[in-house]
Amino acid sequence: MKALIVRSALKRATTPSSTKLLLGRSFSSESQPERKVAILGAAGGIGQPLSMLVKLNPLVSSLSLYDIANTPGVAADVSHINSRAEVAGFAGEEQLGKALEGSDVVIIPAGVPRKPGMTRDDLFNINAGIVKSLCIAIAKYCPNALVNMISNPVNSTVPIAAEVFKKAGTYDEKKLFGVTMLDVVRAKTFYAGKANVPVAGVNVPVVGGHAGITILPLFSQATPKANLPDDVIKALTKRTQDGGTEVVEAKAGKGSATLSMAYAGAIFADACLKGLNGVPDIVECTFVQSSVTELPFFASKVRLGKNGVEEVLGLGPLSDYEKEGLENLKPELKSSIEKGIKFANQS
Ligand SMILES: NC(=O)c1ccc[n+]([C@@H]2O[C@H](COP(=O)([O-])OP(=O)(O)OC[C@H]3O[C@@H](n4cnc5c(N)ncnc54)[C@H](O)[C@@H]3O)[C@@H](O)[C@H]2O)c1
Ligand SMILES: O=C(O)C[C@H](O)C(=O)O
Repeated sequence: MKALIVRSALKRATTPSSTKLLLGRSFSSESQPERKVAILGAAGGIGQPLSMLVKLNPLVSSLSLYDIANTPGVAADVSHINSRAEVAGFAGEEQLGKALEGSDVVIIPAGVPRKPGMTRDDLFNINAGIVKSLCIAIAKYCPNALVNMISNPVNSTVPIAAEVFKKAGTYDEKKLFGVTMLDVVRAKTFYAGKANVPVAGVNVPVVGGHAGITILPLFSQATPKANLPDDVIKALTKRTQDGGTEVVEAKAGKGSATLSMAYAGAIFADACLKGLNGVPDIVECTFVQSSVTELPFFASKVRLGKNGVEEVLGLGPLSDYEKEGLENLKPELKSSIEKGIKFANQS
């Protein structure tokens, strides 16, 4: 099948008010460097709204939409939005190289989602192979790109990607990110509700990993400060940890979070692009190679810069409840990381 290349109407950066509205941030319309973003799994539940949100980002000059099928339609549709990025759709493995070439950021929401009753680890058998083959192609066609891994189980797919890149000789720990932004988005929303403060000004770091108890929101560091009682903090922590399951159950077999994930993925990609462009003080929580704990990968606040990770920030002061949560999450996170590493090296 031939690649569908769709040129968007506007070549120069503009700042549609819808972009500000959707991403909750304002962008400069000053001339920005050329930046190519590729989305792998672009025709999926996350992929489609994520493609739209990334198309709205004026930091993006080229948007490459790849999936095993159905991307020509998504690309044609998204390309009609009057924002800067030129859109190209690619379908099928033989077009993956073209989709990836020259990418600055590759976002991966490819793979199957959960159904009620499943854990994220239940997705491993299918998604590990998908992620592995996509990462082999990334190593070949755009080894310098920042990789934003959304596919679950993130606690294992990120280590898989690292091992694939190591084998290919392209691994740079500064360029591989597990996207845990949805945990932060949820923690902010739930905290604002309980603290009765405007959500726009709320910050809550979320550390650890991206599954159940490995998701550790640090409400003791939430701002603005609100002296919430212990039982409320415990309930907020549990709701953040179970946020994905809440959506899976509500969707009743029709998949997991897609719209909130697309929003979170777009925010995180925007942070990566700003870092690449040299915007100072871009700090977000993400699952990266880390020495913050004894585990080789861990989510914490990370300063993003021109080469990806500029600095992995420490955890800061923890409450006793958070210290206990930190110790409790380590065995599960360790075993998910090891499972990913083992898979990548034996298959
Ligand atoms: N990190 C997070 O916070 C987070 C949040 C929500 C969902 N997820 C995960 O994201 C993944 C995608 O979820 P979804 O709801 O979009 O699923 P979906 O089934 O709606 O879409 C997945 C897409 O991936 C495509 N795909 C499958 N194999 C592929 C391959 N080899 N190359 C390219 N594309 C391929 C499919 O064709 C499909 O279009 C799931 O693993 C889900 O668990 C992660
Ligand atoms: O819960 C899921 O399976 C999807 C995702 O990881 C989420 O947190 O919503």
